[in-house]
Amino acid sequence: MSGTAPRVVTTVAVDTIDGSLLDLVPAESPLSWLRHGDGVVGWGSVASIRTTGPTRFADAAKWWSELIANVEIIDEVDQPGTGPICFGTFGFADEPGDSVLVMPEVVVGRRGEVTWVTTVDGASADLGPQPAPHAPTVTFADGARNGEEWMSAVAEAVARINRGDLEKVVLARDLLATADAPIDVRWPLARLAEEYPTCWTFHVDGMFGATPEMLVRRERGLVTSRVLAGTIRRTGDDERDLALAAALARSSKDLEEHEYAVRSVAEALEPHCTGMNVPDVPFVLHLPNVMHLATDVTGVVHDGAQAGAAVSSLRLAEALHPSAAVGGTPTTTAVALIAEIEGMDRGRYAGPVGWMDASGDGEWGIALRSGEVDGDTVRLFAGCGIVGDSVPEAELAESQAKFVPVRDALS
Ligand SMILES: C=C(O[C@@H]1C=C(C(=O)O)C=C[C@H]1O)C(=O)O
Repeated sequence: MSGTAPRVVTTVAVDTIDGSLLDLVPAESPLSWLRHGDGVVGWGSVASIRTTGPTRFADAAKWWSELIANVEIIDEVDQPGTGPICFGTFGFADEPGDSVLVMPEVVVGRRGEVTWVTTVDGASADLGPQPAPHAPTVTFADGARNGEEWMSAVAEAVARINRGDLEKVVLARDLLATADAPIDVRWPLARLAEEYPTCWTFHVDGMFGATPEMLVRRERGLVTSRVLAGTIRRTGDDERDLALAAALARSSKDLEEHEYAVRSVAEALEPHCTGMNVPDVPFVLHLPNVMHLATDVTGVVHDGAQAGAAVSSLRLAEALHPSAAVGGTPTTTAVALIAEIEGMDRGRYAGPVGWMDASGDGEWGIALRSGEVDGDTVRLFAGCGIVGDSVPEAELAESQAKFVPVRDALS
C-alpha cells in the first residue's frame, strides 16, 4: 500500500470537452474506461494497493471501504462514477492472482451531456490536450506455445470433455510483441477506442484492451451482465456476414457453449438479486473482427440490512469470476484443467477490470481482447471456449481473430 488517506475529494461539472477524453491523459500512468466516448479516464495515484491470492477481491474491497470512510466528498454532479473512484485489474487465477486497485488524483468523466472532473485535495487538473503519443514499431512472436502446440492442448481438452471429465473449458494462448522503444499505451488505446466503440477500452496498471464483455455493472441497485460465448469470424463481406450470423444463432455447438456461460452468470448473481431477467435466446453481437452470441442478464440487487450494505460491484465481480465464458463448466474442474494444460500464467487476462465509486456502483469488464504492456513489450492474449465437438484448427483461427484488435492497435 502507498499514499496516505486523502482529505477532500471534489467533483465539479465542466463544459463539454471536444474529442476523446483520451486526448487529455498524460503519458505517465494513464487510466481508462471508455465506450462510445463516455466513461472515465484518470491519472496520478493518491493511493493504491496490490493484492494476491484467493482473498485478492476481499482485500481490495476492504481497503477501498476504509479509504473512502476517511474522505470528505464534495460532489455537485452526483452520478455513478462521480466522487472518489478507484480503477482495478484482477488476476485470473487465485495463484499468483496479482491484482491492483488505484485511486487516481484526477478523474475526468463523461456521461451523455454531462462532463465532470474529480480531484483529490485540490490537485490541479489540466484539461488541455496532451502531446500525442508516438506509434510503436513492433514485431510479433509466439508466446508460451506455438499454434501446433496449442492445438494439441485443445485436442487434449476435447478428449477430456468427451471422456466425461467436464463440459466446457476455455483455453487461451499468448503472443509476444516487442517494440523498438518503450510503448506509450495511449497509442493502442486511442486506436482501440476508435475501431471498437461498442467495446470498453480499458487500461489499468499495464493491462489494456477493448473488451466486448461486461462481467457486471451495478448502477443504483440495477445489476447488468453481458455474457458472450460462441464466436464466428467476420469476412468483411456484409451479406456473407449476415448469413454467418444466422448460422451462429442456430449452431448447436455455439448455443451449448453459450448456455453454460449464461447459466454460470445467472447462478452467481441469484443469491444477490431479486427480479432477475435471463433471456431464453441470445442475440448476435457484431464487432469489426468477430460476431458473438450475447445475452444481457439483469437483476435488482438486495438492499442489505443497513443503508450502504448492499453488495458492491467489486464483490459481485468476485462472485461472478470466473464465469464459464472464460473458465468453463464445472468451474473448479475447468480452472484446474487450464492450469494443467494451458502452459502459461494468464496474469490479469480474463480477470475483472474496471472501476468502482464510493457507493459501490461500478463497472467490471472481463479483460479480453487485451494485452499487458511492460516497457517495450506487450503480451497479447486470446482464448476460445472448447466443448465436445470443437475442432482445434477452427479454434486456432478463432484465437487469431481475437488477437486482431490489440495486434492492429500496435501496428
Ligand atoms: C476468451 C475470450 O473470449 C471469450 C470466449 C468466447 C468464445 O469462446 O466464443 C467468446 C467471448 C468471450 O467470452 C477471449 O477473447 O480471449
